[in-house]
Amino acid sequence: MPAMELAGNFFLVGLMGAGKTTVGRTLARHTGKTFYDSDHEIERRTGVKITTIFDIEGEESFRAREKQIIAELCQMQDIVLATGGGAILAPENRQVLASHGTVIYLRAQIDDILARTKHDKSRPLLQTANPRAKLEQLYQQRDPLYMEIADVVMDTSCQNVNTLVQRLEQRLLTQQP
Ligand SMILES: Nc1ncnc2c1ncn2[C@@H]1O[C@H](COP(=O)(O)OP(=O)(O)O)[C@@H](O)[C@H]1O
Ligand SMILES: O=C(O)C1=C[C@@H](OP(=O)(O)O)[C@@H](O)[C@H](O)C1
Ligand SMILES: [Mg+2]
Repeated sequence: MPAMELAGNFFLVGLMGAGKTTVGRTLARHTGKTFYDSDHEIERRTGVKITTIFDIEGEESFRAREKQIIAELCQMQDIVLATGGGAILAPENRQVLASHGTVIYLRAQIDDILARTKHDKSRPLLQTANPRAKLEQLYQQRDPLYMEIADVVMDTSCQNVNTLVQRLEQRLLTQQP
């Protein structure tokens, strides 16, 4: 069965740098669904970058914006949504994601994440003296929350995004009702 026949919404969760935005965009293209990214949506609506929101308003205000956007996007049909890594912190977000689509947890190795985000300044939580320690702490805190709502857990150590998405589509086909 071609991937085009995959029904419903797909929501990607996982740590920063796991590949949610990249994999989500490719999955949407393959399945003919509309792609959204909650961070991009926040940036589009506010007209500023995520880093600026963290700098000026702080993380709490960012989380409030994120919650609003996720609640709205989850009402849509046939979308692929890449969430931000911390979206699952709010119980309301976990509930709305779990009940409106198939949740895909992209589970990445810390070493891979560090390599992928090394030169990137767009993630405020990683602008620290010790990003490895920060990622380890986030993993401890968040892995149980990702697992709580995941329908599919996907290892992302595969370095070829197209191959990764093909494997993911095979997994999703086996989940269809
Ligand atoms: N499977 C992969 N293998 C190698 N690089 C990847 C993979 N997935 C994503 N990347 C790269 O890692 C970086 C972070 O990916 P991104 O999609 O922004 O992650 P997220 O949205 O989860 O934070 C990007 O530069 C992207 O090209
Ligand atoms: O993990 C987090 O708390 C965050 C992840 C980021 O998204 P990505 O996971 O797409 O990098 C972005 O929402 C913000 O910087 C906070
Ligand atoms: Mg992203």
